[in-house]
Amino acid sequence: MTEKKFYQMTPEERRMTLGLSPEMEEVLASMSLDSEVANHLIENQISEIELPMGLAQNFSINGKSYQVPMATEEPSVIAAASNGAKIAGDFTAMISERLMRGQIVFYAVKEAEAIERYVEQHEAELIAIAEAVYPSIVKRGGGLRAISSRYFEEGFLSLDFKIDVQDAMGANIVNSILEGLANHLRTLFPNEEILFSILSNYATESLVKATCAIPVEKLSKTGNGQEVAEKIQAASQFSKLDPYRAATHNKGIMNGIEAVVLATGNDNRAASAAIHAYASKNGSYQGLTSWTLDGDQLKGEIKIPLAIASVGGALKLLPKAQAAMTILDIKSAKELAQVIASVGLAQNLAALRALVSEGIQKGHMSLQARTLAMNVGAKGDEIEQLTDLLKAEAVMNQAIAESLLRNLRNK
Ligand SMILES: CC(C)(COP(=O)([O-])OP(=O)([O-])OC[C@H]1O[C@@H](n2cnc3c(N)ncnc32)[C@H](O)[C@@H]1OP(=O)([O-])[O-])[C@@H](O)C(=O)NCCC(=O)NCCSC(=O)C[C@@](C)(O)CC(=O)[O-]
Ligand SMILES: NC(=O)C1=CN([C@@H]2O[C@H](COP(=O)(O)OP(=O)(O)OC[C@H]3O[C@@H](n4cnc5c(N)ncnc54)[C@H](OP(=O)(O)O)[C@@H]3O)[C@@H](O)[C@H]2O)C=CC1
Repeated sequence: MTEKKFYQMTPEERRMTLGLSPEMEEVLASMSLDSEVANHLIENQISEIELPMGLAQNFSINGKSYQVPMATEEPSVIAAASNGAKIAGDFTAMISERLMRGQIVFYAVKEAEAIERYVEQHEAELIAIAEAVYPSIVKRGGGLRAISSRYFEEGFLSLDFKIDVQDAMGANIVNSILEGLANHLRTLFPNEEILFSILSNYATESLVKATCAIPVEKLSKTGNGQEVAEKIQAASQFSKLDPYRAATHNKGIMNGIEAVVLATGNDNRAASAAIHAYASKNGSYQGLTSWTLDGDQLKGEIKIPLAIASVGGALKLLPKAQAAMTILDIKSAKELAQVIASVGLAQNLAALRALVSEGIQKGHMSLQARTLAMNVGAKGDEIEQLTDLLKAEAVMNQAIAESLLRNLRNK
């Protein structure tokens, strides 16, 4: 009998090949996700990875209140989002269009103009082919909306198809439609080579904007709100000038965005790729938010591509993602995108406010102290006791935490 390949084994058989201790095998075997689902959702599955999910508070967006599920391993992120939302007040969020773009790319193209002319003159025929390939999205009110082309002098021609995918993220819908269209184009242009047909994650037809306007006095507990506002404005300006700062500025924004994307079972690689590409739209990598002082108000804005889904993909298979959507009380992909953009703006506000006033370590490290306490082995009541002791120290590190824990246990 031939030996089973790794991917032909059961998860248990796979774990047994790893030479792990029985305790470690047990750690991997312990699963919350249904084992059938987990084994079929990905390949070579051996376990699952857990992330805590918390709820950011104080969010009001377009007049509606939300508790926002966030999955993250980083302390202070959810507190900061809640803090930013509390300071910001009501966010205004809007989406003007929501289409996914797919590309059919020809290479070493010989008759670019003929292909472009054909596409221009036969749009209705191509739309009918797209409808026949994926009729259900048409029934749901979606489908192929527009076609354009971009020629690259290096010999590439990209035909760009803009498709309304309704509440789905749309990758599979778009890719199926593209492959149907590509087959048709191959028969019409047998001397041309199609390099690939695939959606673009640079979702510039799915932009979402969130804004807020904050009375400056809300930015400080010590009466220097005007100064804090001026510094937040300067920090936003600097994030457009220096990519070293822009990456950190945007990491702070992604603290919030990725946490909601993960909690709701969405494709976080797709969201991140789009957002970071958009951060480079002006030719250099820049901060994604803008803060401007306007009289006695600090005005904030974020505009990002978010091809986010409220249906499809793995959403239905992940019970916790379903629970997150229920808590959010959201039915449409557009509403979810508006919430996610607002979280990004709130997260950035909290981080910048802390950075330009008391510094990030005060708030962040006081919450990080709990992680450090657990890392050095504190258990039960010791966790809170050691956290309090660590917060009172001028410097917090592993050696200090270990020594404080020893003292606590020897009392
Ligand atoms: C940490 C805080 C919120 C403390 O802030 P504070 O001023 O000490 O807190 P507060 O007691 O005045 O509380 C204000 C609100 O924050 C929330 N809050 C406050 N504490 C908690 C808690 N324990 N659990 C849950 N929520 C909490 C809560 O909503 C509370 O309102 P309340 O409900 O009391 O009316 C503040 O210092 C802050 O916002 N800091 C920013 C921290 C941050 O951005 N962390 C992300 C990690 S750092 C990073 O990765 C990115 C970065 C910073 O590099 C990005 C960049 O450089 O731009
Ligand atoms: N580059 C990338 O980002 C790529 C990503 N992917 C992956 O593709 C998946 C997303 O593709 P996607 O096409 O969204 O997912 P699906 O293939 O799951 O398609 C969406 C499904 O949702 C159903 N649906 C129910 N209600 C609605 C509604 N209101 N609007 C739209 N659809 C509805 C559709 O039903 P019906 O069939 O009846 O229309 C369809 O079955 C993700 O898992 C992603 O990770 C895959 C390839 C590349």
